[in-house]
Amino acid sequence: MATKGEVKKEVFESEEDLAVSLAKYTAQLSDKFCKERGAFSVVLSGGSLINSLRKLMEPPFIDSIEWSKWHVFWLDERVVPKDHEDSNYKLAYDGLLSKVPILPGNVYAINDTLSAEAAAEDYEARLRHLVKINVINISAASGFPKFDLQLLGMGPDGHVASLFPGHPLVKENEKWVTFIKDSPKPPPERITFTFPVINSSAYIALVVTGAAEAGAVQNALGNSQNSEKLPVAMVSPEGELAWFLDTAAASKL
Ligand SMILES: O=C1O[C@H](COP(=O)(O)O)[C@@H](O)[C@H](O)[C@H]1O
Repeated sequence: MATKGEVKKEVFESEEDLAVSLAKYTAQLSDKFCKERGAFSVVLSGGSLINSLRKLMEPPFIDSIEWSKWHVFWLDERVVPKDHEDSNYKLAYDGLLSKVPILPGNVYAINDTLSAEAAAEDYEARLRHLVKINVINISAASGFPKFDLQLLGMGPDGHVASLFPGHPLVKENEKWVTFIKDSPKPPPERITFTFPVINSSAYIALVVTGAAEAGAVQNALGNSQNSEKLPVAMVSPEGELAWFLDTAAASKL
């Protein structure tokens, strides 16, 4: 187990090297949790993260990972049908989940027939049930669900999940899952994990590539002049936080 609150940072010369290292990290944690508790609860973001996970579909990872023990969740989802091009589920299904032997019953997509508010309530209720039957751990410290691994991306404005800079949702501290109807990034209606759930995680990988993200990375990790703490700078899990950066994203550190 990682030391409580440990922060690791690695900067890669190429996105290719980053993707290999991210696959190794994910596979090692999968192995650890499958051995320890017979299940691996893993949470996906949308966006460029899915492409950065592509090495999982190649040897040696594709053959060594115990895919049948994976339980897959989403940090955030857009309120669109599952086959819509904006759907984070579709992105992950097309780019990863349809190409590995994960059990369909272990893939927990957001209900796309509900309103944003109802979909958030429904997802939280499903998480509460999965905590009861020990598919997801609970944090003794916070009382919020403690996922084994959350894989976070970040937007150039420093948003993570669908928690945007300056938006009141970043302060939500009771709900597990909430909704937004005025997302500054389209589409406007989304549901998202809250910070207490993100920060109760056992492990978080924060994957950031590209020069457009360098300012927000500096806000979180460097000597930024900007006094406003961006959402990415509020990521602080109970367990380990591992940054996976490319040289462009790390250029202001
Ligand atoms: O809208 C979203 O954006 C972020 C960042 O996406 P990226 O394409 O800039 O990597 C993503 O992490 C989140 O899940 C998604 O809904």
